[in-house]
Amino acid sequence: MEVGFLGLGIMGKAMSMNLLRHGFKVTVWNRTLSKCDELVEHGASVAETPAAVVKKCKYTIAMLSDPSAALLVVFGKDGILEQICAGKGYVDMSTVDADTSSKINEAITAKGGYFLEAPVSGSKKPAEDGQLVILAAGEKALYEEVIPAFNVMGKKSFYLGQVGNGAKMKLVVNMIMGSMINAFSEGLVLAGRSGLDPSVLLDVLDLGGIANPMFRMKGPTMIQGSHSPAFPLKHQQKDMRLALALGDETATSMPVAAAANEAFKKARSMGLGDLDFSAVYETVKALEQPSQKS
Ligand SMILES: NC(=O)C1=CN([C@@H]2O[C@H](COP(=O)(O)OP(=O)(O)OC[C@H]3O[C@@H](n4cnc5c(N)ncnc54)[C@H](OP(=O)(O)O)[C@@H]3O)[C@@H](O)[C@H]2O)C=CC1
Ligand SMILES: O=CC(=O)O
Repeated sequence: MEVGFLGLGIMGKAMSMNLLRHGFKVTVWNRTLSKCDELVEHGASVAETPAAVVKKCKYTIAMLSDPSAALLVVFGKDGILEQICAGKGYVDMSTVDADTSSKINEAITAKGGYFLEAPVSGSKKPAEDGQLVILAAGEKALYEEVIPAFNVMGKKSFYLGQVGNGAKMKLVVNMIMGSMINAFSEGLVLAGRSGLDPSVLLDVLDLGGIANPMFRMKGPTMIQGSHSPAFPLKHQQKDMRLALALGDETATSMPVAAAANEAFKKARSMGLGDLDFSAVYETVKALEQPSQKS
């Protein structure tokens, strides 16, 4: 099967590498073209524009940073719309909002193409291991045609119906995750300032009802103050912002998520946006410790 792949960031690189490893013919494009070199060493071809990828491939997958990048790659000069036509499918796996996905869907279907949104749950390591959870919605026929690629990139694919449902599901999941990492950060700092060993807190958490892979994976490196990016904090804050907008649309009160979003914004203002989202821990640590006397 031949596929195009747009966007070779942390996720796109790992996902397209998996496709190559499993025998797919892959044509890649990335805004910063030099990032294609490593994929070429593993057998990929390169195209100079998103339009050139679509011209060559029946199916094109995108994994881009945010709604503005997703829209630019479709509607911009040398974008998807210049070559999409009947018989070609476009699968956007970026995390965006439902409105962005709907705009892309309308434009692509107006040209006779097929569209599927398919954001993923799972970070750098699950992407490298082909263990993502894929949240697809849109054209069912396209979903069925690209299942072989999904099976290589992920451990489970959900088909969620109409365009927008995949984006919404992803935002709900990441709203919960962003809130959790904030509570976890506060717990680690609270333990330390209360004279407890935060590593022992990790062991206690891991044996109880709120044990989870995120605490297990991030806890030890957070305690060390190491936040090498797997899921960049700037993207987590984008997801909180989009989830809060979904909350506005549906009149859903989300005070916990709103507070978590403020912490991520603060982290960005501290220059931590390109670090892992676990760096929100540094915002809690940075807050002045109240005087023991007061
Ligand atoms: N990292 C993670 O753990 C996960 C991320 N996601 C989501 O997946 C998407 C990608 O994430 P990730 O790989 O981590 O992000 P990165 O920041 O590592 O990569 C972003 C990609 O988008 C490209 N890009 C950014 N702006 C533009 C633009 N204006 N035009 C064209 N291309 C652009 C970048 O190109 P360039 O190289 O030129 O900068 C790069 O290829 C995001 O939506 C994120 O929320 C979902 C699940 C997990
Ligand atoms: O979007 C991030 C993730 O870990 O999932």
